[in-house]
Amino acid sequence: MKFTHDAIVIGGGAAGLTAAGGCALFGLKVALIEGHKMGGECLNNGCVPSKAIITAAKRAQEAREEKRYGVQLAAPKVDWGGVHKHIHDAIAHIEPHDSKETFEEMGCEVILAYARITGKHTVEVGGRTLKAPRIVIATGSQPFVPPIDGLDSVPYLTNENLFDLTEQPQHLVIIGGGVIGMEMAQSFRRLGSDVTVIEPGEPMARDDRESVQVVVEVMKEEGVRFVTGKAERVEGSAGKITVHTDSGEAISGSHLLIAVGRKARVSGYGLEELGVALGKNGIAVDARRRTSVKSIYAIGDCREGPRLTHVSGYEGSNVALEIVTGIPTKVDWKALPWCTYTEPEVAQIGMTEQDAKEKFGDRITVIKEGFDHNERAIAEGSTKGHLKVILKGKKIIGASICGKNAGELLLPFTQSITGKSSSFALGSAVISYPTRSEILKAAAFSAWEPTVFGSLPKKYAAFVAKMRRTFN
Ligand SMILES: Cc1cc2nc3c(=O)[nH]c(=O)nc-3n(C[C@H](O)[C@H](O)[C@H](O)COP(=O)(O)OP(=O)(O)OC[C@H]3O[C@@H](n4cnc5c(N)ncnc54)[C@H](O)[C@@H]3O)c2cc1C
Ligand SMILES: NC(=O)c1ccc[n+]([C@@H]2O[C@H](COP(=O)([O-])OP(=O)(O)OC[C@H]3O[C@@H](n4cnc5c(N)ncnc54)[C@H](O)[C@@H]3O)[C@@H](O)[C@H]2O)c1
Repeated sequence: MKFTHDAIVIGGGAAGLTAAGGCALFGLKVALIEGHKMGGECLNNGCVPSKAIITAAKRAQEAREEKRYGVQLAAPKVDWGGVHKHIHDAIAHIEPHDSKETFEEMGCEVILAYARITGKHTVEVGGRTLKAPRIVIATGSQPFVPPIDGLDSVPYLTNENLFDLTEQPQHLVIIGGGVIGMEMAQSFRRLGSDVTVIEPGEPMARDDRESVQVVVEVMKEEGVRFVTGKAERVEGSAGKITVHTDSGEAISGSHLLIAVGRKARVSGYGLEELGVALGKNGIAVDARRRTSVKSIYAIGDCREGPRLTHVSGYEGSNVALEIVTGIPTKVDWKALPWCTYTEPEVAQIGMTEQDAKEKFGDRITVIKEGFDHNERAIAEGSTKGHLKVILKGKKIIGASICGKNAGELLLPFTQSITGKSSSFALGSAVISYPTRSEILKAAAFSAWEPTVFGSLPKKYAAFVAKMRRTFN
């Protein structure tokens, strides 16, 4: 087969950008295909706008505590147009990092069109047929819209249109008390909307229960209403929408946000026709992120597994390394960090106490320290929360942190759980996104960049690429 490229990457979000950029920096001929917006979910409808609104909400909340530390602030006045502008300025500021031009400079051929996989090595895009020994699918996910009676006849928001609101909701009803539900509930409440969260189970079910309890209490004190129940039926029209739950409650609000999880993007671009195996919610993959068709990888939100920006980046670099070197790389979730950016933040790495108890029973020890004994926290008057370290023997297997900037405290645990602390390990560590701690990784990676992408590795990559083109 005559190949046009060494690798074809479909999707220009965190996963696809990392995979394509990685391969191109080693000198491979790469096609990077994006059908909608470069940067994908994180930049355009996810992490960036959500963290921007969280910041505006924090500012409002600070001003609400008008007399603090002996300093008086005026009560907050929220200008929704200004909040909207702040969100979109943040997106615009970061956009160039993910742009077509940036990835062309790295050496990718960037094609802005929808792709279709038509064979084990073949992709059709914009009237062209591309062929490569390896294809990487990084097509992401979209909001899951549940089959709730009446939902198709009322206007509703998801993360895809939430950040375009040009008017502040008077009362935002949120279906789903997961990560999006909780971050957005606190933000909109702090900015002045009434907010009700409808959740049938535990909010933020994947996280440490004690940490979540602290946040729920804070949010209740701030005026967020929590309703336990499953949304079953919806009625109304723009401005007055009522949600009926299986617990018999009827909650009316001006706006409705659906935040009940994600649906992997797996249809409409050739997977079914090629017979790529699917799991319950995403493309089925092995630890190397190979699909059932071994020349095709699937990484990030489109496959089964955790859905986070730093996970997409980690899988993107793993797959790039495997394609470039020919050496298998496997994902390892032992030290997977994540953080929910409520205030206080809820950060996690490795196993939670619940998970560890389920797996190891009473062989684990949990050490808990409260921020009420931490002198920096006391001086700042911000002592809510705690650190829990989960040990098996003397080995740390997890940590849960609830408190101010908790997400920034995870990095030392990455090092203790993996047992790796060299400059190279720091440069390739999986760090929760978005945190300031990422700057440490960036600096360590910069130190290694000239070596990793130096002439010798490039010669080796060219040799492996030639072998693949010849023997695939
Ligand atoms: C509101 C919200 C807040 C979030 N906050 C955080 C956070 O704080 N931290 C965190 O770690 N994660 C967060 N996430 C999750 C994070 O955004 C995702 O895990 C991440 O963006 C997934 O990246 P991806 O590259 O796998 O997919 P995507 O970013 O979805 O990229 C996939 C791309 O593929 C393109 N595509 C699809 N099909 C085709 C095709 N056939 N041809 C060409 N292109 C195609 C799409 O247009 C898209 O641009 C958040 C998510 C949401 C919704
Ligand atoms: N800080 C971060 O890292 C961050 C922030 C936002 C989103 N994300 C990612 O985005 C993804 C999606 O987040 P999400 O909050 O949509 O999903 P989620 O899986 O975190 O939570 C969904 C919630 O909806 C509830 N639910 C389901 N059906 C319901 C119904 N009919 N009525 C009421 N509640 C119902 C579930 O019980 C669950 O608690 C997550 O995978 C997360 O990783 C990450």
